[in-house]
Amino acid sequence: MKARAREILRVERLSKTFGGRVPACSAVSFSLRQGEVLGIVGESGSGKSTLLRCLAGRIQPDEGKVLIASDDHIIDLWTMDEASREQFLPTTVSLIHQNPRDGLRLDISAGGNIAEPLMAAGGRHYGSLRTTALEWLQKVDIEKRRIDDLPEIFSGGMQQRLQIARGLATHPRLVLMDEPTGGLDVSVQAKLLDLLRSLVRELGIAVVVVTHDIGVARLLADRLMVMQRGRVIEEGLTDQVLDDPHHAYTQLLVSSVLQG
Ligand SMILES: Nc1ncnc2c1ncn2[C@@H]1O[C@H](COP(=O)(O)OP(=O)(O)OP(=O)(O)O)[C@@H](O)[C@H]1O
Repeated sequence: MKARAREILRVERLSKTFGGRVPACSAVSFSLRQGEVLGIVGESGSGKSTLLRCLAGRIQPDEGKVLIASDDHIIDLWTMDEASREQFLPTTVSLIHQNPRDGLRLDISAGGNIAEPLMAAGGRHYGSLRTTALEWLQKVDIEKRRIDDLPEIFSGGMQQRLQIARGLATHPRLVLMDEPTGGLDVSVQAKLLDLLRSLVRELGIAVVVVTHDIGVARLLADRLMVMQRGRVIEEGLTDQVLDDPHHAYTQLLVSSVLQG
């Protein structure tokens, strides 16, 4: 019998309220195993980005736990001291932004963008950093001769592929994607989705992907979590949730795509 993959992330009753108003996230719990992709869908303002930022170490939740697997033990992200968290996160968790300009250094070359996180993780040898950068450019379908170009002159799709290379080159255990194909042309989106699917399969990483787009969720996610007003209202295997939605909001979400 095949052993179950290792649990990489466990979120327990995570809550966050900004400025004492309605909670952005309320008692959200879920877990994620190696090689698994969890899609999070929900209307604008339902708390998807807030949740992702709490997992990425960018926003401190008011309550709840974010437990992430380290080499041989489990890290409780928000009880560790800040210096340890700053050291732990770059090699373990990667956040891919909707706007590649938020995830890239526009003032250094494409190769430098890939080499920088590798150096932060301890890489020193110039030749091997450049070789790894070239390998990653090839993986994300950017011509190798562009290695010394600034990302500023790349197209939006190329910038997004470079951000993905920068985010994955250190082999993080957990990759968090916030609308990774948003803002791109439909044909560019389709190619990017193919690339993401093959990288996720090849690297066996655990992924949380936030999206407005049910099509993206269907293509990428093994499991789906639907959020409304900061709460998880439905979750399950992606096909099950989309083919037989139980909650009225999920039914609306699915039927609006069918009508669109
Ligand atoms: N830094 C902040 N300060 C105050 N309120 C915030 C902040 N960030 C998010 N919020 C509020 O938290 C709630 C959830 O926002 P969030 O951005 O997480 O939703 P979302 O589902 O990602 O929305 P979208 O799909 O539009 O990005 C919203 O009411 C939002 O106004």
